[in-house]
Amino acid sequence: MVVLAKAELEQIALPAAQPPLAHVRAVDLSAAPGAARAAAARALVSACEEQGFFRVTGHGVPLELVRAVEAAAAGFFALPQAEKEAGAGRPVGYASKRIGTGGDLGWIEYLLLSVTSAGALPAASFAASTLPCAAAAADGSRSEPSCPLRELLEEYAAAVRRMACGVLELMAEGLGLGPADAISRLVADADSDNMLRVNHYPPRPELQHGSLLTGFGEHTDPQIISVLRSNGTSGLEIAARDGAWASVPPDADSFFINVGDALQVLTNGRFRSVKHRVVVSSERSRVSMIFFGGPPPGQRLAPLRQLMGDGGRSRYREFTWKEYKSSTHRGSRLVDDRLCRFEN
Ligand SMILES: C=C1C[C@]23C[C@@]1(O)CC[C@H]2[C@@]12CC[C@H](O)[C@@](C)(C(=O)O1)[C@H]2[C@@H]3C(=O)O
Ligand SMILES: O=C(O)CCC(=O)C(=O)O
Ligand SMILES: [Fe+2]
Repeated sequence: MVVLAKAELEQIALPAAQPPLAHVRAVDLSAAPGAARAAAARALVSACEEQGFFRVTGHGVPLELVRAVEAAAAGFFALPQAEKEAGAGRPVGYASKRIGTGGDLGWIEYLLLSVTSAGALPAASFAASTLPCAAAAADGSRSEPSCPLRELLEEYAAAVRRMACGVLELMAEGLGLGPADAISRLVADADSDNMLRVNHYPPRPELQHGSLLTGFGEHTDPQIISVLRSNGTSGLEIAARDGAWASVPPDADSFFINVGDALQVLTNGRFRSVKHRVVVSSERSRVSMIFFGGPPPGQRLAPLRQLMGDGGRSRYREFTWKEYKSSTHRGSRLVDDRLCRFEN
């Protein structure tokens, strides 16, 4: 449940504007080695240069698994508030209406979880042991010891992390980088700082003047790559380089990929992290699941030498992921430009 006071609702109200539909490029991850794969790698690089956003088909993540996680997540969000709050925590755990520590509000409730390189959800990352069992609650029984939601999330995180690494390998190919795991290793490392977020945007409440609500305010994702999937509900919007918003057509079979700030740095600004937001306009609940692929805390980030060209100027000074992350978590607002502090 999301409960906002009248003044808070006014704070997140948006004019009822209808942005045009975004044209989102598709990249087929199952393209056969040879000419088809080379074309997919080129399409991926163009999409990252132009929009910092694309969708992947042929991704190999079983849709039955995806639908099962989504159903279990919907079951979790339908639990009584007190049970959901048993898994509450900051920044990881269950939360509603507040995003980050800078005062951002949204018409949203969510689970934010750390993920190990094997896809497991470490108990220390959130009150995992208290994550209520959605299936047990649904049939009224509290005696079921296993928690299908937790198991499903782990299976899902492992599958999506593998896919994210596949995307980063194809990207390395398209950029002409050697070795093939030049970027993916940053997400595949045992210490990589990967996260999984499950967002629930309840249907919008009756509002005066038909205004819309901010579900998740405008921001870029700080990590290398984000892999997003939603239950076929609209609401996600991306900004073009000129700042114009466009609405992403829902697609329940593909995954959407966002370029994050760290990838912008690695590519010396050739790829730009995509500004995006979620606007709640629907009569239907939106459930989205996002895997954030981040490097290990001590990883130094700077433009990859192979992408600098001879005598090229580095647009960013070197910093560690831990440094960047702590700068993003010190009361920063979603909309803030976090990379500018690291520009040369
Ligand atoms: C206001 C904030 C919330 C956020 C950390 C930040 O300081 C700026 C980026 C936000 C974001 C967006 C992507 C992910 O959802 C997230 C977990 C992340 O790493 O950066 C969130 C952070 C959050 O919700 O705490
Ligand atoms: O819920 C969504 O579709 C997007 C949310 C988002 O951008 C995020 O969690 O970083
Ligand atoms: Fe995001």
